[in-house]
Amino acid sequence: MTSRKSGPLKGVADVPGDKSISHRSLLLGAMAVGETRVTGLLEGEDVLATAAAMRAFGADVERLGDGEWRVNGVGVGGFAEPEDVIDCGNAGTGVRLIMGCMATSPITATFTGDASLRSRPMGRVTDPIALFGAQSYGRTGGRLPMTVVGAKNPIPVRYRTPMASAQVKSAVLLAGLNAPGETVVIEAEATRDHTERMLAGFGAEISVEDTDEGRVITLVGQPELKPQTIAVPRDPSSAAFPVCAALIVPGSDVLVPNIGLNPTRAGLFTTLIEMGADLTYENEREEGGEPVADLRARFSPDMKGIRVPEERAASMIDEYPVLSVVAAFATGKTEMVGVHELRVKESDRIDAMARGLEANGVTIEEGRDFMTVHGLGPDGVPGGGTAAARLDHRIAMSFMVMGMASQSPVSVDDGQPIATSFPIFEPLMTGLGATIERSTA
Ligand SMILES: O=C(O)C1=C[C@@H](OP(=O)(O)O)[C@@H](O)[C@H](O)C1
Ligand SMILES: C=C(OP(=O)(O)O)C(=O)O
Repeated sequence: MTSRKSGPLKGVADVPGDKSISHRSLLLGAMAVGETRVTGLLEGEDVLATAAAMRAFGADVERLGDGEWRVNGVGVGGFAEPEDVIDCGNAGTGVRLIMGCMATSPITATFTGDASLRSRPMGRVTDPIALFGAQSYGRTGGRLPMTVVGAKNPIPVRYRTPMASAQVKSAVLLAGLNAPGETVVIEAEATRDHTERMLAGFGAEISVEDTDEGRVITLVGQPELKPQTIAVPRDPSSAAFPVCAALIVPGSDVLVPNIGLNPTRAGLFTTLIEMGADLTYENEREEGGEPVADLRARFSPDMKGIRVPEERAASMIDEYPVLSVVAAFATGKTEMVGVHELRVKESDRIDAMARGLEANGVTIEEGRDFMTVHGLGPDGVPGGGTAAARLDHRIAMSFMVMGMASQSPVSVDDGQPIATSFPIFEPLMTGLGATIERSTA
């Protein structure tokens, strides 16, 4: 896939539904008693794999129309044993949260995924679910394929997450659903809180307290979850791509409506505004208990590099790849610190961005926990290189954004991973005026 210098990007970018909330809508719907209705579900490969998994565990999951789904749940503790291996594709969120969901039921399930997912660490979930009484048997290093034997007589746990991870926090809370008594999760830094909000929405008794040791989340086990009607907000992590493209392509003015701006997700936009981006929130409102706004992004030739505060990392963890592209078009250095979690995403995102930026004439310094991009200004990025996508949608989309404003075209070796989270990326961007080509070789 190749993108080249594009005319001004103009118009309205209707990005798909939020991936995190889409996964959780299917999981919680499958554990409720009765029919949950979902609109605006992201129909990307990651979420479709979760829908198939919920069917395999016995829920009745049906697509009614575009983004419109129905889930008839089996109740907390009601999962059936799947007859075959559960293939979660590329989805870390999918596999880790599903492991949590089944860990406290007396069933056994075997999980696998694509080459990217099979390389990612699962110990961060199998360690805490072992405390409930679940056993797991994976490949060396806690890698998939992996078999999880759910606890027959689960006991509730009190668990402090050793890394800032909403997936780990969520897996523990979901496992806690079928344990008697109170399960407590403590996180030192706040990560995305969709699981907490949605569990409360489904009728679970859950409380969150900010204390000196961090956020303390207490869930009372074995509730009956009540089915819900869920309108999934649009994904800020997908909105990041048309927003960032508009900031770096001369003459652009793009509106990205109805974006969920939960503070645990919106760190990128704060960062861009601090860099001097012409990015505004219009029509700010609340929908389904979440802050929502229309984002308006215009070409911003005067952006300056900044040091992104470490404590903001969790709220923009998936957005560092595209931020590193914007940073190349700013002047001065952009320092991204406290970002070691990027090394265990779909790819090692620090290495993937560093190598791809270098191939396109941008200087980057990196270490275990940081990356620094040396900006070349609004028309100083050479481009002309090919980046390896490494089965990572965000890497592929980030380099496509880069090519829209660099002097020479930018290619990625594989555009396929984009379908995991943003299947309409290409028509959406070309509809705004971007030039993206696919080679058929
Ligand atoms: O809980 C979630 O929905 C997610 C949590 C984050 O992962 P970590 O928990 O590994 O940080 C994020 O990177 C991922 O895209 C979605
Ligand atoms: C890290 C991501 O997803 P996951 O962990 O679900 O594969 C992502 O979407 O950027």
